[in-house]
Amino acid sequence: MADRREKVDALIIGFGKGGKTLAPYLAAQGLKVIVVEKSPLMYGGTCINVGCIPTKALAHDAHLLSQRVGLSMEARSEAYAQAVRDKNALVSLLRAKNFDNVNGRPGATVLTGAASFLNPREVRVETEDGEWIVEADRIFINTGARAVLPNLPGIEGSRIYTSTELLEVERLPARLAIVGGGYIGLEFASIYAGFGSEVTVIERGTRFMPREDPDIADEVRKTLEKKGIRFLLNAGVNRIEDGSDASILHVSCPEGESELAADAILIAAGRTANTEGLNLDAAGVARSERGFIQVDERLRTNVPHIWALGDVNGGPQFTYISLDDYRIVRDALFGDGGRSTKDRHYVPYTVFIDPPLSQVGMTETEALRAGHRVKTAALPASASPRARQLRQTEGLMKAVVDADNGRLLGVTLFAAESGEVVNIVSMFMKTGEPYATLRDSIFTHPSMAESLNDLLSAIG
Ligand SMILES: Cc1cc2nc3c(=O)[nH]c(=O)nc-3n(C[C@H](O)[C@H](O)[C@H](O)COP(=O)(O)OP(=O)(O)OC[C@H]3O[C@@H](n4cnc5c(N)ncnc54)[C@H](O)[C@@H]3O)c2cc1C
Ligand SMILES: NC(=O)c1ccc[n+]([C@@H]2O[C@H](COP(=O)([O-])OP(=O)(O)OC[C@H]3O[C@@H](n4cnc5c(N)ncnc54)[C@H](O)[C@@H]3O)[C@@H](O)[C@H]2O)c1
Repeated sequence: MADRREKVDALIIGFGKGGKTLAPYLAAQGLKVIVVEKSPLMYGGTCINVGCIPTKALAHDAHLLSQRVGLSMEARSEAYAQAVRDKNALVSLLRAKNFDNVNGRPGATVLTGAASFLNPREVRVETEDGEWIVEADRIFINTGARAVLPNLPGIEGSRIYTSTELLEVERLPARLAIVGGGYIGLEFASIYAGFGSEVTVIERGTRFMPREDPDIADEVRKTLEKKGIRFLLNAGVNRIEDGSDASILHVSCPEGESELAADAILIAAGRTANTEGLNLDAAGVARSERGFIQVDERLRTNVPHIWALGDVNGGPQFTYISLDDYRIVRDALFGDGGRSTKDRHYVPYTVFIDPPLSQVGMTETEALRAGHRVKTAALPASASPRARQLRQTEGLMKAVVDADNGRLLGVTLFAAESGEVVNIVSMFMKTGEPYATLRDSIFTHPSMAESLNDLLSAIG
């Protein structure tokens, strides 16, 4: 027998970006809403607690520290510990605000406990105070994703961390090995090298940053290597041994077998859907072969009153995509239902290494593959007065234009403040205007945005 039963209009499972934005909106429409979050340390979801915000806070501090020369390892370790404490304070503040932003709304309640389906309309929630059964007219699954741990001997060792776990460690590892050279692997490599760790990235792929054009990938690799980061490509970890002073990774790569000693090992080998424990079979909700919840372009599952938002639905794993999932659902429920995942054009991304790498549209390789005749231009970041003033002269910017109609096909910015500038380019590309309009736009000075004038002038 459940300790408590509740009937609501909308049940949101998981406190992700889409769900936490949807909850107050639904409540404002007069609906009774419950948001279920399994951990009190995760109010607000991955992004603010263990994802974007804490990593970018550390990246900022690492960048400032990397500009100071001659610091001892002791001073660097102390600066790192302080940065972790500052990050924790920021996260606590945001977590409390996120909780209040839902629970403080009339009509919306946060329930803390793990949710699992009993049937398509009812969900059981195990809370500290007992079991709840929540019956809902509409259910929105927003449970996010978690790190994949490769199945290799020694993976349960004492110095092995996921990104979430490493973010809690206040002691700077002198030697950090990172398994996986994707977003998380590269961002953590940049952060920890900035604080002073000796970092090695072990990536099984044969190419460094395979999605980027070779000239950009080479520039990123050269820049990160200059910061002391070592990359082993086409490499695999066969096993990990837990020694008394360090862990030993047994690595094979084309150069042969080698042993690598590390004080911490970050596993950053991709993230998979959090569906375990949801008992989706009881609701009849279908999953893809990769284990993500299957949805249509309006994010409805095969069960008409159940939707899935955010990482759990197998879309791109970005906070701003989860937020856009919310817009699609809002539009389906209260608008004309026109908005869908097919409307996503020129979605930018930023990898927050130092300097950040941002991209929107097509790379040159993609444009050629798609059959475009292209004109390209590249400009070193050092050409920008703002980059010089920021003392961030590393990097390369590149634009790809359609030679036949003058449209901008894509821009890659490996440069300071590119996480901001790329959004201007994305907005511009949506207008469909010829590249010359952006080339001749008036931008403030000194700014990184004005580099777009020079970059595009190099096209002609
Ligand atoms: C280290 C790291 C850095 C990142 N950096 C960036 C970045 O800079 N920019 C960016 O855009 N994206 C970044 N991301 C990705 C981004 O964090 C995610 O794409 C985003 O948070 C997706 O959120 P979501 O809406 O899918 O759900 P989440 O925010 O993941 O929330 C899901 C919630 O559901 C809860 N939950 C799970 N199962 C249950 C259950 N059975 N019952 C109840 N609750 C449950 C979880 O505890 C969690 O709080 C990063 C991710 C990581 C890991
Ligand atoms: N700045 C951002 O927007 C940001 C930052 C961090 C994370 N994220 C999101 O989180 C997601 C997950 O990040 P991630 O870095 O874990 O995944 P990822 O898919 O970006 O990269 C995983 C990498 O690990 C490699 N790999 C897998 N198994 C391996 C093994 N056994 N040995 C060696 N290499 C192995 C893969 O080849 C791949 O390059 C990203 O896809 C991204 O969407 C976004």
